[in-house]
Amino acid sequence: MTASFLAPFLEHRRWFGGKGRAFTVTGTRELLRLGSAPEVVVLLVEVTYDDDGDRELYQVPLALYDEPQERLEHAYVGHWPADDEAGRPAYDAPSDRAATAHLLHAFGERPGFVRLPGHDLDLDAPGSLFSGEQSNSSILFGEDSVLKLFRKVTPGENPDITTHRVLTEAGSTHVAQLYGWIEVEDLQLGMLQQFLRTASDGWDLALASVRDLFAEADLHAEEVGGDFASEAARLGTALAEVHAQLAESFPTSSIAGTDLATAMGNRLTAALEVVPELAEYASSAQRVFAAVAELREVPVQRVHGDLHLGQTLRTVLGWKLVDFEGEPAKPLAERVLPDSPWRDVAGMLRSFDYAPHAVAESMPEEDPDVLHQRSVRADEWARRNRKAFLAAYLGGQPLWPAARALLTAYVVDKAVYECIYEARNRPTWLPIPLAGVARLTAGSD
Ligand SMILES: Nc1ncnc2c1ncn2[C@@H]1O[C@H](COP(=O)(O)OP(=O)(O)O)[C@@H](O)[C@H]1O
Ligand SMILES: O=P(O)(O)O[C@H]1O[C@H](CO)[C@@H](O[C@H]2O[C@H](CO)[C@@H](O)[C@H](O)[C@H]2O)[C@H](O)[C@H]1O
Repeated sequence: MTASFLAPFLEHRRWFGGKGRAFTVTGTRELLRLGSAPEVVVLLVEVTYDDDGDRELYQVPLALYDEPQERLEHAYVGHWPADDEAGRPAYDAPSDRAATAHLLHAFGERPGFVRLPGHDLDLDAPGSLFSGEQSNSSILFGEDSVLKLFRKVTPGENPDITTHRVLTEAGSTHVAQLYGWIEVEDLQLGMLQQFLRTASDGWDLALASVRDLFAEADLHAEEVGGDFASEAARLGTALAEVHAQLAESFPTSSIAGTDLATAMGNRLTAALEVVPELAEYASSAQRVFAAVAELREVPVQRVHGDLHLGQTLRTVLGWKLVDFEGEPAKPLAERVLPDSPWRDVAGMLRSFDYAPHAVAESMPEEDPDVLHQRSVRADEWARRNRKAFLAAYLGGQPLWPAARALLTAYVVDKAVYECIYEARNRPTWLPIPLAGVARLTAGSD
């Protein structure tokens, strides 16, 4: 059964991965029905792209009412079932508190709503949808728990759930504790975890620190009150601890340096199609990757996969890492593969480069002296925080040559990925990673 309202609904969602591509809704299937007034129906929607025939599955939970609901007008999706005269008004379930209550209650009773021991879940906490740009839909229940409903779903293991589970069971203090998950057939649809009540977003904290520095034209990064270096260092320590735990709990192996270098080279070639401006730096980037090809074996393990400041939360009890789903654009089969921990380190180093340049981008300025001063301070902030983060990650050890070659290559690889990401999502920010690629390939970073 397909429904004509689903395609327009999907294409306007932040979490829909096919924005800008022509697609057809080629199937819908009901996965779950829960509760009454409203009845929650969880649909699995299959999308097929017109250009290459690729298919994706999306989770669309609907709240069905007998009568139209004025209070939910903003969340109206269509009538369901669509080809039935008895179709009922259907609303986006995560946006409806009455519908999210059914989802939470299901954790008390329903097979497929799995709970881990150790937390006395508040089943009556009121739900509210997290605002903001997200790849999935997260519902906060009181001050107790957060339910993340995965929007794009793939059969098999969801690494966000498995990684959180392993770290929770190992007693890690660097993640929100996993309380449970939802699975239907071979699909993992949602993850229930601890709400980090005192959390501040790492990206927002970094931007505040940069603004502080820019406001003090004559002071250096270490002289302003909002200096971030000690937080950057704490983040480095937290990541090292998470990596150590993941290496202990998941299988480790190694890959040949030549294979890794080839993969990075191929990603660069593909990126040139999307961002032709990269061509100027391509041969220098290939030289950076060639150094990795010299390494016989590169140790790999479970990692975060898409780490940046926006995936870190500072709580009163220290830093937490969130969202272990890996790069959203990659197929799931690739995202669960072991990778080098240097990928995560590189993601953070790039983020320390982004923060000052994103602030500068948001402060239009024509005076060349002010611009110059800002650019010097931006580089200084980025260098200082990268250094503090890396030193803490290494726990005082110097960076050995193989690690340096790998880290440099991963940083370039990440900046190339970011060029594609910005070209597709935020073209005015493309200069940020592009300038990063220029500096990195010139060896001046
Ligand atoms: N356990 C939590 N407690 C409080 N806030 C959280 C928690 N997990 C995530 N967040 C906030 O929600 C945002 C989105 O979470 P994330 O896991 O990155 O979702 P998505 O996969 O939709 O991008 C994060 O940037 C963070 O600010
Ligand atoms: O958080 P997501 O998993 O959706 O990751 C994607 O979006 C990120 C932006 O929201 C993007 O990150 C890039 O921009 C950040 C600032 O907004 C910056 O801190 C990161 O260093 C930079 O990579 C991420 O790459 C993308 O996968």
